[in-house]
Parts: sequence; C-alpha cells; structure tokens
Amino acid sequence: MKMRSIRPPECKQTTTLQVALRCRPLTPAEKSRYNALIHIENEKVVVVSDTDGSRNREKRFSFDYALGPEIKNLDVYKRVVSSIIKGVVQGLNATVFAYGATGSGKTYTMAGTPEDPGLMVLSLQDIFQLVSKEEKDHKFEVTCSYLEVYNEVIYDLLEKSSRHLELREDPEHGVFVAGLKRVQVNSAAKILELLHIGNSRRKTERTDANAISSRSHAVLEIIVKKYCRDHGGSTQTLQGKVSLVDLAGSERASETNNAGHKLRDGANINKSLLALANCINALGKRQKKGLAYVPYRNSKLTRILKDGLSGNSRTCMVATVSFADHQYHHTINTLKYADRAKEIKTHVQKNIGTINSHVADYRRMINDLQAEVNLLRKELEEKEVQLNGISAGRYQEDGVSWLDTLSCDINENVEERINLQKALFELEDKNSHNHYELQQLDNEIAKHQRDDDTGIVEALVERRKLVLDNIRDNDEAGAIYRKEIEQNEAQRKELQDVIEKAIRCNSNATFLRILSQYRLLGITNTELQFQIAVRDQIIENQKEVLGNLWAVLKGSGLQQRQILELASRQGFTIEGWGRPSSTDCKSHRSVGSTFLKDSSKSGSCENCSGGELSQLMPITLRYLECTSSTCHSSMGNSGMQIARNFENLGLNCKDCSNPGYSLIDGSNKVICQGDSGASLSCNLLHLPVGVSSSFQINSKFEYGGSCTAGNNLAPGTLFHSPNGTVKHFLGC
Ligand SMILES: Nc1ncnc2c1ncn2[C@@H]1O[C@H](COP(=O)(O)OP(=O)(O)OP(=O)(O)O)[C@@H](O)[C@H]1O
Repeated sequence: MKMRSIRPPECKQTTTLQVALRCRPLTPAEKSRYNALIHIENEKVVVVSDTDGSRNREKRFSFDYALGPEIKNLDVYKRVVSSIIKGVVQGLNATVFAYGATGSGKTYTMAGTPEDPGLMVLSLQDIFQLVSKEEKDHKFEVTCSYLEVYNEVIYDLLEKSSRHLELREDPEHGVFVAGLKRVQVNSAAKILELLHIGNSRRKTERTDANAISSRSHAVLEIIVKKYCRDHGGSTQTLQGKVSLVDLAGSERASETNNAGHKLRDGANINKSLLALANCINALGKRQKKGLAYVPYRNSKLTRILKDGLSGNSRTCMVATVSFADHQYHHTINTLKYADRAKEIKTHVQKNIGTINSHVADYRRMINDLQAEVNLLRKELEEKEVQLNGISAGRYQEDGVSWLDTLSCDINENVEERINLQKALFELEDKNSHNHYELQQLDNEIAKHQRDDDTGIVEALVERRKLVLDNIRDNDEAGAIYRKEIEQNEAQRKELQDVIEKAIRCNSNATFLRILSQYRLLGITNTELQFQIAVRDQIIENQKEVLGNLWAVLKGSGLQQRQILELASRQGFTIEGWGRPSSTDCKSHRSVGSTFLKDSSKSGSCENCSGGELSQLMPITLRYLECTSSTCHSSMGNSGMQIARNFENLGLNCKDCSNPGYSLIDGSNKVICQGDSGASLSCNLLHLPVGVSSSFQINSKFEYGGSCTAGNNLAPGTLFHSPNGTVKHFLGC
C-alpha cells in the first residue's frame, strides 16, 4: 500500500528557543500614576529596580533581545522573527508566541494595530513576498487555520458558529485538531481578511486590568508547501509550518475584579498558562539537569504547542512586560519564566516529502516511542543513583537552614513522585489507545481475509505486530515506573523519620515542628491538586474515546435510536443527545447499572420481572455556584476548580466561606442546592412535579483513575428515573 507522506529526513539540528523581552510604554493614564521600573541595557539586559525605586536590590536578566518601549512591531519582526519565517518557506517549522501578564502587550505584539501591524500580519506579508520571489521556479500552496482555546474548549475562528473541536493524535500528523477548517490562500490580503474576521470572533472582555482583554488563546497556523523538481525529474515537496500564538493574559482575580463566568474564564486561562509554565520549567530543567518529565497533557494549549516547545520547530518567545511599578510582581514572574525558557532546545529538520509506505511511518513512530521509553529508563536509573546518594550526614547541621535543605529534598521527592505517576498514567493511556487499535486491526484483518486482500492483510498484520511490541514496551516501562514509585515512597518515609528524629533532639522543637508541618501541608496540597488533575485528564480522555466511538457508530449507518439503545445497554449516555436514553422498571424502581443492563437486554426487570418500562431523562451538570447573595462565585466544569474553590469535602466557598451552593445544569438551570458536608441531599428542582431525591457526593478518588463510587463532582450526565432517583453519573 504505497502512499504519499511528508517525512523529515534523518539529520536534525539542535537549536535554542529564542527569547525576546519586550517592554511596553506606559499609557498616558499610567504615566501620571506610576513610576517606571525597568531599565534596558545594550539591547540584551533588563534591569528591574525594587518597587521603592532603590537600585540596591535590583534584579538583572539577560535575553537574546531586550526591546524597550520605543521599539515598533516592525522592528521586533525584523530583529527577532524574520529569519525564522524565511525558514518556513524552505520547509522548516516555526512557532512564535507572546507570553506575559494581562495588559502587558501580547495582543499588541501579535495582532498589532493598523498603524503598527503585529507579528502575525508581518509574518504573513513576508511569507507571500518570499513565495513570490520563487514562484517562477517552484509551485507553492499556502493554507491557514485559526483557532482559539477558550475555557479548555477549542473553537474554529474561521467558522461562523464553530462547534467544539477535539484534539487527536496520530502517527503521521502528531497532535492535530480534528475538523479544523484549513483554507487555501493566494495572497497576504486574503489571510489578513480571515485574520480580521477570526479576531472579531475571539472572546474578549473588559476587565479592570485591560479594557479589551483576550479571554482565549489564539493560534494562527500557516502551512507553506513548496513543490520542487529534483535532478531526476521527480517532484519533491518541502512543507514548512508556522504557528503564531497570542496567549490570554495571566491574572489575579483580585486585580481584574472579576466574578461569575469571568472569574471562571480567568481560572481556566490560568490553568492552561500554569500548564505552559510547568512545561517551560520542566524543559528548562531538562536542559540544566538532564532528563525531566514534561507535562504536556495537562492542557489543550500545551498539547497544541508541544512541537513548538520541544519538537521540530524554530521557536521564539516574546515575553511582554509593562514598565509600571504596580506591575512589579507580574514583571518578575514573566522574567523568571522567560529566563527558564532560554534553556529550552528544539530539534529542527526540513520536512521533505517522499514516497513511503504507511508501515514505515508507523515504524518511525514506534522507534520514536522506543527512544522516549529509553530516555525515561535512563532518567529512572539516574534518579536511583541520586536516591542512593542521600546520606543522613546532610541533615546534621542545626537550625532553620537545615530545615530548608530537608524541605527542598522533600519537595523534590514529591515532585518526582508526581512526575512518575504522570508518566505512568500517560503510558497506560497510550496502551489503552493501542488496545483499541488492536481491536480495530483484528476486525479489519478478518474483513480483508474474507475478501482475499493479501497485500492489505500483510500490512495490517505488520502494523499489529508493532502495536503489540509497543504495548509490551509500555507495560515494561510501566512496571519500572511502579517500582520507582515504591522506592520513592520508601525515600519519603526515610525523610519523615529524619524530621521526627531531628525535632526530638532540637531545642527549638516547637517552632521547627510547626514549620515542618506547615511545609508538609503545602506538599499534601500539591499532591491533592495532582490527583484532581489526573481525574480531569481521565474524564477528558474518556469523553474523547466515547466521542470517537459514537462517531464511528453513526458512520456505520446505525440509526440514532439504535445507537442510544446500544449505549444504554453498556450503561453509558451520549453527551448532547438530549433524548430519553434508557428504560427503568416502574414497579420495581431498582437502582444501578446491572439493572439497566439486564432490563434493556430482556425487556423486563430482572428483579421483579415487571414488564412496564419507563424512560430515564439525562441532565447535564455544568457547574457549582455559591448561593450567598453577596458572593455568587461560580466554579465551572471541572472537579479541580470545585475542589480548589469549595475547599476539601466541606465544600465551603473559598471566597466568602458560605457553606451553601447550587449545582447548575447545561441550560443554566439550578439542578439542586445543598450545604457543606461530605454527604448531602438535594431536590431535583426542575423535574416533573413532586420528584425529589438525594445523591452522595463522594470525592474519594484513587490514583490510577477510577472513582470509588458512582458519583463525583465532575461534569457529566445524571440519569434519574421518574421518581427522581439518580441512576448514573457519567464522568466518573
Ligand atoms: N508596544 C506598545 N506600544 C503601544 N501601546 C501598547 C504596546 N503594547 C501594548 N500597548 C497598549 O497596552 C494595552 C494592553 O495591551 P494588550 O491588549 O496587547 O495586552 P495583552 O497582554 O494582550 O492583555 P490581555 O492578556 O488582557 O489580552 C493596549 O491598550 C495596547 O494598545
């Protein structure tokens, strides 16, 4: 089965992520209220004075470029970006993104204004100029797509009313957005028009920190294909891609003065920016200390930017900051991440099209995975050596500095465990995809064997072998991770023993105990956040898998009713298909998925053999809102935010400490209201007359990804029968 594919050649060139620091001018209003804080030296060094203007405690950072407020976008483009864009027309990939606090000038830098067009516009114009120079010798094809990630949902900015788009991953294209519109364009003017329309569809909001604040991350992707004839007369394709990214601004709720959905948007923006910052940190660390796990999967944004951060891309980060002294903490924060980002290395190679078989592409992917597994294995070995090297001698020094060292070791220990758990989780996730593919392959092989398609059967059998090998490798790597996690646990116990022992012998025992307990609590908090993040990820993955499954079933020609029946037999519901989807025995009113399965199989209730079946209605749960009339904080969509803002099992609102809350459904109706407590009851208010019931909120959740009971607080669908009994809570 020969087919065309774009495949990079063997040689890779390692390059460092270019970091440009850009300081925006003070606005006229700011000039009268704030002092300037930043001083730029020789176009590479940034000096930040302390907020009291003192230069005694000034901080210095150096970057590839340090650009002051007088610099226009065109200058930024010429100095920082133009060389990268030239490469795109020669088959290289590039990523340009602006990173900084809200109001620091990201959108100004990327989109610009009519008087001072931004990097997106200038890159486009340059691409078409470069293309026109070579057009007489080669044929070119330029296409573009424009998307935004808003509240962790991907929308197509080139579609008038975009549906939610899914991220997928495949061996040939890596991570891609399924169903994203890609438009072929022949001039910069055409893309600018699309860009303009796309920008008008972007979600922006007025906040106290910025009059037009972008609430979403926008990614403009341009692909340039160049068809060249080689000496042998056959055509070679060079394919370059540039992703231009305008991130939403990180912010503190206190500065933006947001509430309700704005606060929720802010929380989601911060979640993906935090994920990006964590990736930058891990990648920087990887360069300095050797290998480190990079948590790309923690947000849609980081999955989309993965190639730009570590893969095949020449990448440039424009870190934007404001001159004003009231932005001191944001400025320092941005500078720290930009400083880390300088360490990031990417590996660039031309994307040259060749004629290759699918199987070879798969083999290449398996090799890459194999290399990744080997890398992780090496990291594990190194960690093992580090663990063995720790001796009690380090902790014998008395006093708080001693505690600092110890607390650093504890932090590292926890960080390592979190990373190992995540790596394990990813491997398991890969394997679940592998098992799914294996099943598909078996079906395909059987089908083609019946049709006597020997060539196809051979290719499929070859692929099957590779998938099986990959499963085996992942299983092996998983076993190593598990062992490493056990060792990490043992290490933690040792560290705790050291603490206890030292506290017993120390004269300042009470102080040290309090200090160490405080730090341990901080660590426990990190771990809890991780557990919640893993749960979010699992829910996300399950939804994606289910979505794919339903799409396949729909494509197979089955009626929606038949698919719904099939789904209910498995105890599932299908998101967005708002019709009754299962049956319930009216006379028995039994609860549970066994009953659901058996009743739909036989058509009558297994427990009472009653025959009268009634319909179950699905309700979609969206978010949790504080009921205090003076607060009304609302936290949406994910268990993580609920847990973070309605702390622990108490579910008190973090903002106002009110114990009451409302659960809101997909059409913004209040499903029920409740008070704090691990277990609560609620009325299903919008059900037909007289129906009420209760369900348990059980936040127990285990590593490995399964919920201990049928209900949790993730978004999903509640099934309930006509008497109001909650049957099933999808999202566990
Ligand atoms: N280099 C610059 N020269 C002149 N004005 C600028 C510059 N950079 C930013 N500004 C102005 O500062 C304000 C905030 O900029 P901008 O909207 O680009 O910030 P942002 O970082 O994108 O914010 P958010 O993350 O909230 O979207 C705008 O009024 C913009 O016109």
